[in-house]
Amino acid sequence: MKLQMGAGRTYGKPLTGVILAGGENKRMGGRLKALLEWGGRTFLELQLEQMNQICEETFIVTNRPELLTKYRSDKVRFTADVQPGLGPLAGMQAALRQIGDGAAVWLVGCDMPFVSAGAAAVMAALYEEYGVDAVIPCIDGRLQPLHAIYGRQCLAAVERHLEDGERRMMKLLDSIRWIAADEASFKKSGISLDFVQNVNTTQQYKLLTGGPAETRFQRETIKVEEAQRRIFQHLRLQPPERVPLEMSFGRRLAKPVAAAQPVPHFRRSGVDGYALAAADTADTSSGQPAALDIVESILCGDVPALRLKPGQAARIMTGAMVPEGADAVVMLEMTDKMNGGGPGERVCVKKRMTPGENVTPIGHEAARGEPVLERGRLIRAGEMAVLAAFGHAEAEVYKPPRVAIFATGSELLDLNVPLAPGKIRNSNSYMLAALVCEAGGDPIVMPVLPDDAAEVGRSIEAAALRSDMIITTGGVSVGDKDVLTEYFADRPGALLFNKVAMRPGSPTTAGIVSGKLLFALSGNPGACYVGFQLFVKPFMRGMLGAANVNHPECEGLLEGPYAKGSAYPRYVRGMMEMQGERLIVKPAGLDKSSSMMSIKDADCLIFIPAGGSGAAAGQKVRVIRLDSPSG
Ligand SMILES: Nc1nc2c(c(=O)[nH]1)N[C@H]1C(S)=C(S)[C@@H](COP(=O)(O)OP(=O)(O)OC[C@H]3O[C@@H](n4cnc5c(N)ncnc54)[C@H](O)[C@@H]3O)O[C@H]1N2
Ligand code: MOO
Ligand SMILES: [Mg+2]
Repeated sequence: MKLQMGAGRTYGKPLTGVILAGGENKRMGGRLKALLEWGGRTFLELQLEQMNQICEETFIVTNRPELLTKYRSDKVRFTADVQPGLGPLAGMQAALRQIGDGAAVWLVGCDMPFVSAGAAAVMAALYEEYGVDAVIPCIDGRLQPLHAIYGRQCLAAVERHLEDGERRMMKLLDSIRWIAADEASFKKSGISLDFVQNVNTTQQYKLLTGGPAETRFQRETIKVEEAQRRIFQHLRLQPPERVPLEMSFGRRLAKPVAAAQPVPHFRRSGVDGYALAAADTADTSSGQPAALDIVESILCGDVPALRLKPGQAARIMTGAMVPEGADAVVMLEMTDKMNGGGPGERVCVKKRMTPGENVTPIGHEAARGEPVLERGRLIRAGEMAVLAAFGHAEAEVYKPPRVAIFATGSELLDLNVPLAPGKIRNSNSYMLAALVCEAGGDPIVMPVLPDDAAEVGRSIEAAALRSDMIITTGGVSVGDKDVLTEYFADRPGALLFNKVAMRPGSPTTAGIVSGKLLFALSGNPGACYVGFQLFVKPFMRGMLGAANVNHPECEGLLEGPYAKGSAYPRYVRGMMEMQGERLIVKPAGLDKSSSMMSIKDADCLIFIPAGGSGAAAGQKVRVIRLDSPSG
């Protein structure tokens, strides 16, 4: 069976990774292919980095585990061919025997340095959607069974083939139900097709490593929405924690909250007055008051002792429980006993009452069990009141992501150092720290990194182990000391994107470092700010469970012309002002990528579509609001 299908949903179950690292490597002069290097790292390292992104566990199938011990970890295990020397099918047999019924593997050959977690995720989604035994990529008209998804149910066929002496992977496809994932299904998800590239011969290896290509200039420009989609593929929710309610302001709920009791949970008086039966006032007017016997006085917090009989009333305070037999409360001002009338006395009521008047019925605001706060909701004043009303002394909220912030650049001075020619002070780190706080994270401002790619690499990799996310600024363009560009040039598999169709911030870069998202924002302060708002902020909202990760948007009218055209859409730091019914927007100040002063005045980003002439005065524009109470 063979279908050409597009990508569907993402795979709901964890995959097991399998790297076939056996084989004799005759054509590589006996070198272990898994240990060949690309960009300073072994193929195995590059592969495990991808596998760790989507696999709970990865098996390396090898008969020489002693050569690979340094790759062993709690997520990486070894297994050996049952019968060595029978090729990939035997390796597959060994791996499938390790996993449980219903599970599936992402199986790759060890000679593919660019295996892709993104491609595997696309295939895993198809695997689940179509309920097949396997999903095989078909690239350039060739099936690639050694970068494919296989279900455990393939084991029987694999074993039958091996018993019959059949070692060809392609032959296996005759006995299982599979579909092909075509080029379009990967392209649609922005996945480069080089994941199937493999190295069989010394010649091919030389070609692969022969001279560093000038990748810094060869960038794939993607749309803002596509960049957001790529980073969101790596979204993981923060773990929950419990905090005292009074400490929960600004946090996001990790659990929905339902009404523990109806609100109100007893019939409540809305005024200070007398509870009575409306029927007793049927003929009443100011000239003809009704005289009722006062039987008790009910204060807030009291439970009425008596059920009112016809002709009776009870003095009652705002918020107190309305007694049985009463269906209305008349305000003190409508009676002759404004200054007190207690049991044994009579009250004259001067108003004709209607049933229900000034009585709040049970459940008027919320019924018992009614959902009142959704998961991911930002806790502010109203939410605090609700949580308190339902007896939540503690709130279950998501832990704030720890965000390591690195400024890069040898021109950057510490804040307490005198300014020197050519040098500047590092303002981005502090701006980012504030933005991270605003987004509900814990910023960790790290020491400024010099323009040294190796040192930058070491620092961000170490930080990735101790934080939930990393932000760097600077060094993402094409300059000689653009260190983040250098870092990713050596690790193409770790890169999510490095060019976005937007101004400012077109070289905004993102990638995965030790399993954590790295946002490499531009060093230009304006671009750094916009990059944060468009990518980091929504991602952080997602980590904290927010239902809506995007900034709220509205339409506004440009106050004056915006004369600067651009090949890319422009996100102008702007200010909003209501003039009558109309929302008028204008740039907050100098809007260059390198300008910093206008950031403090911006409460929105004005979207100017790409085009030669910018936008005209009075033109209707998209306004991305940054002033939202939901952070
Ligand atoms: N030949 C080209 N040059 C540039 C291009 C290009 O395509 N071709 N792109 C431009 C664009 S667009 C941008 S945006 C910037 C991106 O620059 P980088 O991210 O590489 O940043 P740096 O080169 O490190 O610094 C740029 C600028 O920002 C100042 N800076 C850096 N860090 C900080 C900080 N922490 N606080 C305050 N200011 C900072 C730095 O001193 C520079 O002035 O590249 C264009 N060039
Ligand atoms: O994309 Mo850059 O931030 O415009 O100058
Ligand atoms: Mg630069």
